[in-house]
Parts: sequence; C-alpha cells; structure tokens
Amino acid sequence: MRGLCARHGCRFIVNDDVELAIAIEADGVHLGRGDGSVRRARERLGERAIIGVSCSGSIERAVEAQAEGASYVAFGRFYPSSTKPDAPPAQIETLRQVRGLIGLPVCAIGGITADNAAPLIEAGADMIAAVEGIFGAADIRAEAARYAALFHRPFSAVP
Ligand SMILES: Cc1ncc(COP(=O)(O)OP(=O)(O)O)c(N)n1
Ligand SMILES: Cc1ncsc1CCOP(=O)(O)O
Repeated sequence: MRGLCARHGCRFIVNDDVELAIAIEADGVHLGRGDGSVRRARERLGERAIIGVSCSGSIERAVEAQAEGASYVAFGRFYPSSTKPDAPPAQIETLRQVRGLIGLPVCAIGGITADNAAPLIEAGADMIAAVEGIFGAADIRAEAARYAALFHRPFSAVP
C-alpha cells in the first residue's frame, strides 16, 4: 500500500496505530478516541507527520487536538453510514462553527456520496472521507473523480 501510494503521489495514513505507522514509514496516522494521545503521537512521529484526529461532533475535541499537535481534524458522521452504523451524528452547522475557531484543515465523514457532499464543502469541509460512496460504486475511479471535482467548482455563496 505504501509503495502504491508513493507511486501515485498519494499520502498514506495508517488508521489507529502509531507504532505501525512508524514501522512502515507511513506519512501519518489517524487517531480516534481510545487510540492514544495526540501529543504522544506527535512526539513519536515527528513534526513532519500527518496526524488526523476524529472529533465526532465535538468542537472542544478539535480545539484540544489542535493544541496537542494535530494536522487535521475530522467530524462525522453527517449522514447515515452503513460502514459504521453506530457512529453518532454530527451537525453540518458544526463545520461552520469550527472554521472560525481553529486553523487546521477539516475533514467530513459518514455516509457521504458525491451527490450529498456539496453542503458539507460549502459549510467548510476541506476534505471528504468516504468508504461506501466510492468502493460501492461500479466504477471506483470515476466515482473518486466525481468527489474530487466538487472541490474545483465555484460554489454559491452561503451566508
Ligand atoms: C477521517 C477519518 N475518520 C475516521 C477514520 C477511522 O475510522 P475509525 O477507526 O472507525 O473511527 P474513529 O474511531 O477513528 O473515529 C479515518 N481513518 N479517517
Ligand atoms: C469511520 C467512520 N466514522 C464515522 S462514519 C465512518 C464510516 C465512513 O464510511 P462511509 O463513507 O461508508 O459511511
């Protein structure tokens, strides 16, 4: 996976496991609650590593993650998710609020498809994470391109 990502100019981020990320020289790690401290991960991985932190719907968690050295924060789930049906819901308004409070890139996750992602991007999501929406598609490459295109079109101004 690491080699494949490198060949395609794609970052490789390991889920949950800081030591695995170090062992395989990944670009970074993504941490949820219970996956260890962000500060400790930064100490172990160094200043260049990408450290993402799941915040569910908690702005406080995002502020804390930024203070501890996170590279990006993730909110969600925004829509019902068949991949993680028990994930607690987050509000789109939270994306708007967090923009004014922290300077880190914000990722949105949970039931997001190329057809329902636009309001999240308009509310401030810099990145979209998706499983079913991409890997459930008949043409995975084409579907991924549809998500990417959402970041390259002008959006209507949202107050
Ligand atoms: C953006 C993003 N969110 C979550 C994950 C990891 O998923 P999971 O380990 O099931 O969830 P958390 O407990 O970390 O919220 C990811 N890789 N990327
Ligand atoms: C890891 C995670 N966290 C909240 S929802 C979710 C699963 C995302 O998968 P899908 O895009 O298929 O809903």
